[in-house]
Amino acid sequence: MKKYKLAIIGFGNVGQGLAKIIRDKNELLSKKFGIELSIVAVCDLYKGSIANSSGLDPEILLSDIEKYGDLKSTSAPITGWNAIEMIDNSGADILIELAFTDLKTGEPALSHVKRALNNGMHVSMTNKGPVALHFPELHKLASSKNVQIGIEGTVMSGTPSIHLGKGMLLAAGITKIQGILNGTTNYILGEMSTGADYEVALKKAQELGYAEADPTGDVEGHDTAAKVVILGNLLMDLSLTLDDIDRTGISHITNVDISNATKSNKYWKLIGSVQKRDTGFIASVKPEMVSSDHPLAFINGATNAITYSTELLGDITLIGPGAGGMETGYAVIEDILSIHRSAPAYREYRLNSQ
Ligand SMILES: NC(=O)c1ccc[n+]([C@@H]2O[C@H](COP(=O)([O-])OP(=O)(O)OC[C@H]3O[C@@H](n4cnc5c(N)ncnc54)[C@H](O)[C@@H]3O)[C@@H](O)[C@H]2O)c1
Ligand SMILES: N[C@@H](CCO)C(=O)O
Repeated sequence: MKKYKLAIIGFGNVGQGLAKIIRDKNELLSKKFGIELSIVAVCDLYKGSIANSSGLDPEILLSDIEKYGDLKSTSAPITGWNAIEMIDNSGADILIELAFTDLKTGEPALSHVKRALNNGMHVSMTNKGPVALHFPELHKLASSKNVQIGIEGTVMSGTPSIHLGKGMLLAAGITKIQGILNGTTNYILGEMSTGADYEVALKKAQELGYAEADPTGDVEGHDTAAKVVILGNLLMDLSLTLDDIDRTGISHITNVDISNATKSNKYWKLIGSVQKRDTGFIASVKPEMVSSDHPLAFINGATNAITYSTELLGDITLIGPGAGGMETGYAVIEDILSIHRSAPAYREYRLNSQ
């Protein structure tokens, strides 16, 4: 049995979703993969910071959050570490970076991730900032330290868009990627089509844990643009920056626009896309009206869909959750499984269990 000690930065929707999965699925993970996940430290800017090298009980973390809204009275041998102190001292094998996304600087997540990699820790992050802005540098650092960076949760939450694209489709030659890549805006557009006001729909998306801490990132298309950058760079060998994306959000779309579309059997969708051209690429995020026979017409709520156009296989479409605490927490599990599978101990375990 391989035990992985996890240190978590940010205990919001995703952190709590991950804790629920660890609470409920550790036995299954140990049976199927020979791993045990132990949360040894949690550091949250507002909810408090606690650590225990023997492991923190996820059930207690969750019930304290439920009861008190924070971890400030949770009993633990160590309290009060800031993020860097936690990375340096917790003895964790994997840093889980789940703090707010900042698409201007990537900070403070960028510094957290660099510190962990420099300390020889693996990293799994759902935080899009460092990946959209600095992935090549982080990848190089991770390689030099012989550790891995998992980023599955940065695009389509736990729907394995990155693992599929990087793992299986790269050799098929991806020439275009297009899809609905933001749960919040798809949810809002769907609610508006049933008559809800924009503000009410946005508030519900926030309550459901889909929206960014600052939802401007969602509704103005910055979040989708970041995902287009991540996909284009990782899966199509491009060197995109956020400025390369021709971006329009959905905040100008009114209920009248939506009902006019519905009358002609059409649906508004925020679509992100990147396509290779002979002379470079074309990349955009914009709301489009799609007709009822379009494959994306009935992708509703926080569900997302992505189509990879490839040279060898034609189009491959993946549909699944695009946001949500548990759904994104599962992306971290996928990253950990990927880290585990690349370790020599896993190959031994597979051989012995055959
Ligand atoms: N919620 C989703 O559906 C989803 C999906 C994919 C990716 N993400 C990304 O995952 C990350 C977490 O999302 P979330 O929904 O849990 O957000 P959230 O706002 O619910 O929680 C983030 C937590 O991080 C804490 N935090 C912020 N800055 C910190 C710092 N410097 N040090 C320690 N703690 C800090 C906050 O106090 C907060 O509790 C974000 O970067 C988001 O963009 C979220
Ligand atoms: N705010 C994002 C979270 C997932 O990246 C969304 O709504 O899609």
